Amino acid sequence: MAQITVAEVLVLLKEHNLLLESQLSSSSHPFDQIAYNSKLVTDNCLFFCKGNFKSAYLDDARQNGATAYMSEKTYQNAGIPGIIVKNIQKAMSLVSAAFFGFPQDQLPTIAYTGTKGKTTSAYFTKAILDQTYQRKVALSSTINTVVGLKPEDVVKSNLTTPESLDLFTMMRKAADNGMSHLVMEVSSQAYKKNRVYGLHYDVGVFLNISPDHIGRNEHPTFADYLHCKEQLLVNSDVCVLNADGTHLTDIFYTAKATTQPENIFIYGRAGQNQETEFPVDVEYRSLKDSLTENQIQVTARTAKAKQLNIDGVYRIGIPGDYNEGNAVAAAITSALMGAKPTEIAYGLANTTVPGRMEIYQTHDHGTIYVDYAHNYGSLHSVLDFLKKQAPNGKVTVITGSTGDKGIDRREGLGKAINEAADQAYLTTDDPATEDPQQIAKEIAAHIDTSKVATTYIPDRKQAITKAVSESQKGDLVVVAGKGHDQYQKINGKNVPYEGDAAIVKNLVKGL
Ligand SMILES: CC(=O)N[C@H]1[C@@H](OP(=O)(O)OP(=O)(O)OC[C@H]2O[C@@H](n3ccc(=O)[nH]c3=O)[C@H](O)[C@@H]2O)O[C@H](CO)[C@@H](O)[C@@H]1O[C@H](C)C(=O)N[C@@H](C)C(=O)N[C@H](CCC(=O)O)C(=O)O
Ligand SMILES: Nc1ncnc2c1ncn2[C@@H]1O[C@H](COP(=O)(O)OP(=O)(O)OP(=O)(O)O)[C@@H](O)[C@H]1O
Repeated sequence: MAQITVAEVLVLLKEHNLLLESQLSSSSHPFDQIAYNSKLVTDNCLFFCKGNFKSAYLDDARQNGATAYMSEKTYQNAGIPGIIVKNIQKAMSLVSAAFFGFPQDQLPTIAYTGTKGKTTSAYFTKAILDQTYQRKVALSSTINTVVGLKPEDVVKSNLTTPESLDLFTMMRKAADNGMSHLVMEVSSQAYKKNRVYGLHYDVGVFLNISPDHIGRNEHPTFADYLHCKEQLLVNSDVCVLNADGTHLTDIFYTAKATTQPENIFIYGRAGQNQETEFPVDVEYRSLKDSLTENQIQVTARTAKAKQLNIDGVYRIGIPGDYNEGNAVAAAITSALMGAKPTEIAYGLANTTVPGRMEIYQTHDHGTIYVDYAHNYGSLHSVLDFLKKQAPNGKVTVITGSTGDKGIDRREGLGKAINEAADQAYLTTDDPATEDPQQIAKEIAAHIDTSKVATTYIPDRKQAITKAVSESQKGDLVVVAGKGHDQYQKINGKNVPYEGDAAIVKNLVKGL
C-alpha cells in the first residue's frame, strides 16, 4: 500500500527548497492517501490546496478524513495542521512520485512534445513496442490512458498530460500490472503548471513547434511556449530532434545543456533545406505518399545512428506526408528501447489513431477524412497534402474553432483554407461562451470567398451531411477539428454530440 511519512515529506520539500513552514512535527506517522480534490479524500489523507481553490474545499476535505493540508498559504481556521510551501504544484508532483514509490524507476519512459504529432507518434511507438514487449506498453495520451491489458485498464483521458498526482497514480498502476514501458505525451501546459515536475524520461522527443496555445489561460508569448516545451529535453537522458521544424538551433542547445551530443539524435527529410548546422543522424525519403498510406526509406547517416539498426523501407498505414516524420521519430525511439526492424515495420503499417486521418470511402461520392486538425499548422498540412494528391478533385473542409481559447487559431484556419481548399463549411466547435457565428466570421475574414465558396451552417451534423452528400467522385472532404469528441463545450457544459467520426460512418453507408 502506498504511504508517505511526515518526515519524508519534509525532507523532500527541504531538499528542493520548497518548504516555508510546517505546523506538523517531523514524525514517522504515515499518510495513507494524498488528494487534491476534496470529494476524493478518505481517512488519513494529506490534502493539496491548489489552483482556483476555495477554503470550503478544505472544510470538505477535513470532514472526509484529511489529517493535514499542503498549500502556498495558511488557512487559519482549517482545523488541521498545514505544510506551507513556495510552489504547491512542484511540491505535489514531488510528493506524489514519492508516495507512489517512484514508479518511473520501473517504467522506462518515452515522452513526446510538439505542437503537432504527439498523439500520432505516441500511438506509432506503442504499436511497435507492443510487438517487442508482448503488449505491455502503458500509454498516457490525449485520447486514451492505458495501464494494463484488461479492458478496464483503458480509459479516456481528460487532459493531454494529467495532473501530477494522477500521472503518478497511473504509472504506479501500470508498473503493478507488469507493464514494461510508458509512452506519453507532454504538453507545454504540463510544464507551465508543473504537472511533470521532477519527472525524468529515458527518451524525450521534440517533434515541432509553431505558434499555438498562446493567449489567455495558456502561454503569454511564443517564447514562453517554446521554453515550456524545451523543458522536456532538459529532463530526458536521450533527446530526439526533428531537423525539419523551426528553431532547431535553440532546441539543440537546450538539449545539449544537459545531454551529451552522442545521446542526441536528429532526424530529417532527405533534400530538405534544414535550418541546421548539425549533421542529420537519420534521414528519410518518401517512396510513396498516397491518399491511403505512405512508404519511406530510412537511412542512418552517422555512426551512432547506424547502431540503431533501422535502415530499411517502411510502410505507414496512416496517410499524410507529415506522418512520415512522426513515424521516423517512433522508429528511432522504439529502436532505442530495443525494437527490431520487423517490429518497427509491423507497428508503422498497422497503427490507427482515432480521429487522425481516418478514411471513409463512398461508392459514388467523394472520399471523406475525419481529422483532428484545428490550427494553421495541422490544417495547412492536411489540406496541402490532399490538394497535391488530388489536383483535379474538389477539396472541401468543414470546421469551426473553439471559443474562449486559441483565439489566434481563427486566423490560422482561415489562412489554411484560403491556401488549399475549394470549398468551406464553417460550423460550431466548442464555442464555450462565444457565438459560433461570430467565430465563423473571424475565420472567414481570412478567406477570399470569391475563390473559396464559404457557407456558415451552425449545426455541425447538418454541415457535415450537406458537404458529404454533395461531394462527387474524386472529391476530398475533410471534417476537421473534433475527431471522436462526443460533446460540444457550450457555456461551461459538455453538450452531447454524436462525434464527427460516428456521423460520417453512418452517412457513407448509403453513398
Ligand atoms: C488552467 C489550468 O491549467 N487548469 C487546470 C488546473 O485547474 P485548477 O488547479 O485551477 O483546478 P480547478 O478545477 O479550478 O479547482 C481548484 C482546485 O479545487 C479542487 N476542488 C474543486 C471542487 C471541489 O469540490 N473540491 C475541490 O477540492 C480541485 O480538485 C482543484 O485542485 O488543474 C486541473 C487538474 O487538476 C486541470 O484539469 C485544469 O486544466 C484545465 C481544465 C485545462 O483544460 N487546461 C488545458 C489548457 C490544458 O492543460 N491543456 C493541455 C493541452 C494543451 C496543449 O496541447 O499544449 C493538456 O495537457 O491537456
Ligand atoms: N508532424 C505533423 N506536422 C503537422 N501536422 C501534423 C503532424 N502530425 C499530425 N498533424 C496534424 O495534426 C493533427 C493532430 O495530430 P496529433 O493528435 O497527432 O497531434 P497532437 O500534437 O497530439 O495534437 P493536439 O495537441 O492538438 O492534441 C492531425 O490530425 C493532423 O491533422
